[in-house]
Amino acid sequence: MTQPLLSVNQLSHLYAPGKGFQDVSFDLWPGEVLGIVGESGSGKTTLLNAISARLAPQQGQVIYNNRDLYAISEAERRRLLRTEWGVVHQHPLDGLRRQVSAGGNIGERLMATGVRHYGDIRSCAQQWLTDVEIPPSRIDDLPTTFSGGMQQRLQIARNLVTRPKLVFMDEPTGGLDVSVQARLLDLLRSLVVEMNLAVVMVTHDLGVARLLANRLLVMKQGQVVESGLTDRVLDDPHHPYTQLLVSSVLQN
Ligand SMILES: Nc1ncnc2c1ncn2[C@@H]1O[C@H](COP(=O)(O)OP(=O)(O)OP(=O)(O)O)[C@@H](O)[C@H]1O
Repeated sequence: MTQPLLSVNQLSHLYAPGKGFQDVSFDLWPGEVLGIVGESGSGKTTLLNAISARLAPQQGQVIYNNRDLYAISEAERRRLLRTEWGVVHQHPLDGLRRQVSAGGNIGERLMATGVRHYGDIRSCAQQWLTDVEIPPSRIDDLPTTFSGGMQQRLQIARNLVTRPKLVFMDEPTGGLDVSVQARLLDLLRSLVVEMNLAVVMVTHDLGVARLLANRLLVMKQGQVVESGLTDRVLDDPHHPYTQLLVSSVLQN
């Protein structure tokens, strides 16, 4: 492919001066994982929402596969979110349907792509449960009966079953215990590589960024202060704010 999957051009959305994000531009290529890092309140989530069609930005453009995201219809944006894209929320129940079984949560996304055969949907859901290390015997159970780590793995299966090209993740390991986090990170890393997924991931955890992201954007008070390959940014940070972020992790 000779053009980026996603191009973000001079995008801005400010709730108030310094609150939100301003003048952000970057390209994302197929199979690439971009990490957005920065302290709490730096505008990471607002930016993620604007590039994933969930918040119309005040200025700038988001081009996905040659289409201007905010020039296409609302119906078309919703279709993208149900099929070619995935969104993994920090709190898994925000991305799952509580009243629907685990299998139904996975099958529902598959149906959005036109699959209708019940047997196929069920066996695909079973396979995905196995892939994300949930016993397939739990297929008819509600997600509310699962542990936090299982819920997060179910949310990932629900998103990936349609084989999306692009997945947005907001602190995907944020609410989990450290040991559960490590396993989930391993799983995410192997799925990203296996499926050649492009990912935009918000995290304040530089360890998570180091493990998953190829490239980083560092945000401070709504602005990108530094960007580059993950190892370069973390091993040789140029901006004083990035230096501070990196050194505060080392001290912990
Ligand atoms: N709907 C809103 N209305 C007004 N201000 C908002 C709104 N959403 C977020 N903000 C403010 O915008 C700023 C950026 O918030 P945002 O959630 O994007 O930051 P963040 O970097 O993701 O932080 P965190 O890591 O804590 O989630 C914050 O000061 C926040 O209080």
